[in-house]
Amino acid sequence: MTFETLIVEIRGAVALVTLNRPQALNALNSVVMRELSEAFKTFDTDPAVRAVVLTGSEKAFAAGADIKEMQHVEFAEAYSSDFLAGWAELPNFRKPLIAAVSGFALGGGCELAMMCDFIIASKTARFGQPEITLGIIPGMGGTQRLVRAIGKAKAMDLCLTGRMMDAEEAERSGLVARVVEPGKLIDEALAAAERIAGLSGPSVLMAKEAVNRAFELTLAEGLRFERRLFQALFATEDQKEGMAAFVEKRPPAFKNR
Ligand SMILES: CC(C)=CC(=O)SCCNC(=O)CCNC(=O)[C@H](O)C(C)(C)COP(=O)(O)OP(=O)(O)OC[C@H]1O[C@@H](n2cnc3c(N)ncnc32)[C@H](O)[C@@H]1OP(=O)(O)O
Repeated sequence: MTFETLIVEIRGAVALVTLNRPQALNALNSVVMRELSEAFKTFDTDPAVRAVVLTGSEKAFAAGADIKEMQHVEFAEAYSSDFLAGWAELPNFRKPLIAAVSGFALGGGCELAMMCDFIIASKTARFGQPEITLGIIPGMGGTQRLVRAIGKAKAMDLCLTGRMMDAEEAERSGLVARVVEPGKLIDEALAAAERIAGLSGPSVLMAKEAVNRAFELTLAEGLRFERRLFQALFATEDQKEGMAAFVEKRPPAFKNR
């Protein structure tokens, strides 16, 4: 796969996708959106890809939507083209997706990281929703996902002041799953992705689907949904293998069926 704004490397069962617009701190323009969408569609149908890591550069995961591309957009055009709607496809990606964030993850960059299943951050990471300083508001999910991730008080603070928070505050707030030393970011994210890739495929997909449903369903509906998926997994060979391996004190050999 060759792209203008992304580098895709396949490392065993894991695809490492690196945003590659260093001159603009990985600002997210329409080309990045189209290419990410294309790459993720390919991964979704490729059984060899079992998890994905999305990262940027040391200085910036992504410094937001491309301000230079957006600067002259008019309302009629934004509305009729449903501007930014293309980004809504990424959260539909079914396989595990880890954001490895170093440096700035601002505006659309923070929103892109939040579309991933979890975020591993370097100590240098800085998160924020500075759109308010440009006379706009977040438009790729910031006002919604940030509230769910870190609660109303902190989300309001970030969205209304446009200030940045460092990796430590982001981890304390629940936005980030782990913070690692700068030089270890990619290794740590790849190790997590490889670990997931080695587990039973159906249970991994169902775990992701069930956790994501927590954002949409009532507790009673969510619990019922979880239970149905849990019960369905007893129809898989991997459930038999996983439990037999535990009892026989050996590592499981999952077949993803
Ligand atoms: C999703 C929606 C609805 C909205 C958004 O995301 S709006 C964008 C939100 N993000 C921001 O407001 C951040 C903008 N960037 C900055 O504030 C700074 O670049 C910085 C604090 C991240 C880093 O500052 P630094 O002084 O280290 O670097 P710069 O010289 O400012 O940037 C280097 C180079 O990158 C270009 N750049 C940076 N961010 C963007 C962006 N979001 N869109 C387009 N271009 C961006 C910057 O202009 C500069 O390039 P030039 O030297 O060619 O101007």
